[in-house]
Amino acid sequence: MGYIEPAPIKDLENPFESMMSRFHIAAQHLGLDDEVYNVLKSPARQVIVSLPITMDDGSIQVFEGYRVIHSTILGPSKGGVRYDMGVNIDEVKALAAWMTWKCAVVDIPYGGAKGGIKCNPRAMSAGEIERLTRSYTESMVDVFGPDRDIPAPDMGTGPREMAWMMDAYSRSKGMTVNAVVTGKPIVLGGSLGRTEATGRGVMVSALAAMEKLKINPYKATFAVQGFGNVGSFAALLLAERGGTIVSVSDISGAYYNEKGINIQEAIEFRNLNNGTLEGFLGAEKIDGNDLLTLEVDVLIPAAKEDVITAENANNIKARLIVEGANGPTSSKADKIINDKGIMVAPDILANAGGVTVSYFEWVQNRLGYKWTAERVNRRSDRIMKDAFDVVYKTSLQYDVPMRIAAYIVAIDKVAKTYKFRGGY
Ligand SMILES: NC(=O)C1=CN([C@@H]2O[C@H](COP(=O)(O)OP(=O)(O)OC[C@H]3O[C@@H](n4cnc5c(N)ncnc54)[C@H](OP(=O)(O)O)[C@@H]3O)[C@@H](O)[C@H]2O)C=CC1
Ligand SMILES: O=C(O)CCC(=O)C(=O)O
Repeated sequence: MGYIEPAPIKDLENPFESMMSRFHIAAQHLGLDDEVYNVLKSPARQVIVSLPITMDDGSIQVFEGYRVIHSTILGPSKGGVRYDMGVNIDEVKALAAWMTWKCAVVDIPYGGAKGGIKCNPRAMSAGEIERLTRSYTESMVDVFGPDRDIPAPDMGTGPREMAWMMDAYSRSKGMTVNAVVTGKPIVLGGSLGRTEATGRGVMVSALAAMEKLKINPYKATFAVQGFGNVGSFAALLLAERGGTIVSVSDISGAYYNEKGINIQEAIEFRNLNNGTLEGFLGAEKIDGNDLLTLEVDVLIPAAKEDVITAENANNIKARLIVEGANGPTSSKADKIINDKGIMVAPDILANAGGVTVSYFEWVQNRLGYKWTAERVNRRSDRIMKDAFDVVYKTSLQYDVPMRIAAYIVAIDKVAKTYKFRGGY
């Protein structure tokens, strides 16, 4: 397949540079002019705040919070908020840009943003996390807004944090503004289907790609890295469609059972076991890194960035990689994977089910109306399948891997919109 060498960037393991490397290749295929190239490579706004929080022991700890708005060309910016010790500005910049491309790939009217706080939520009490979340939201009152920038969950956050964000923002405005945040609990205006939406989109993308590769789901084996929101629902939904999930993992390690892991049991175990798979007896414990190179048909990285690298890519045996996580493959690994003939359903396509249902949640909030789960799932499945087909067709048209095809689809849409809007 046609492969243009990446931009000459020294440290490609930095997620923003990794993103830029793919952007550069797609831009060359599109013949993007310098003006648009320069606009799209630069985040529109970067906000960094210091958040002094009273901890339960009375001490004050200062946390650093970020929100990067990459683009508002297609509409208000959209993207999750991550709580993790690894959060830093380069990571948030990359994640914000990926949101721009992701929303464009699934054709929803949003730009891209991402936020994060460098913290370890596992080591904090619920009260400490609530104070941190409220303080972060208060410091972002002029950034967020239902027509401006709409946060959502990401790693380390979920409906509970979204409820606090919605409440803190609403208090600052003196009225309830539920469309300012998505991924909320259902009683606060959350959408049915949002919790499982990203995993469900991963399942739809996996099945669409397997059809192209003529892999029968009933005979296929899967390994899923990460057993949080995305990984556990992707595993469960694929198992429900006949797949054999031979390995799953979290930070405690990987768990392997060649006959297939009972995913419902694993989820119940995790839920009753303080969120971890440690001690799960339905599988043998193996080294976490070994999951990536197991003899399986489909590999689903659904944990974090840069886990598939130039160092381990050669050892991957799966025929298909479906990226549940954002940026799980370093750009240095792209060529190796491509040369091995492995198909990749890239992050900005495969994990777009979450933002798609977030969009539905925002639409419902603005209409003051509730959709059934059946309507949410039917519409999001259709969007995911249509997006897969467009990216697949583009990959044939340009003779490029699926990842570059997804960037081509996204950048073309954002660039054309920029031109129609008349620049800035
Ligand atoms: N939530 C969403 O709607 C969306 C999320 N994503 C992306 O999906 C990925 C996962 O997000 P999400 O599921 O929400 O996050 P969660 O916090 O719910 O889960 C993350 C999971 O990854 C595990 N994990 C972390 N580090 C490792 C590691 N080194 N090896 C194996 N497992 C690890 C965690 O283990 P432990 O619990 O033990 O720490 C946990 O099981 C992220 O890249 C996120 O940006 C993308 C689109 C939407
Ligand atoms: O649901 C959303 O708005 C964004 C989810 C997200 O952060 C992501 O897709 O990476």
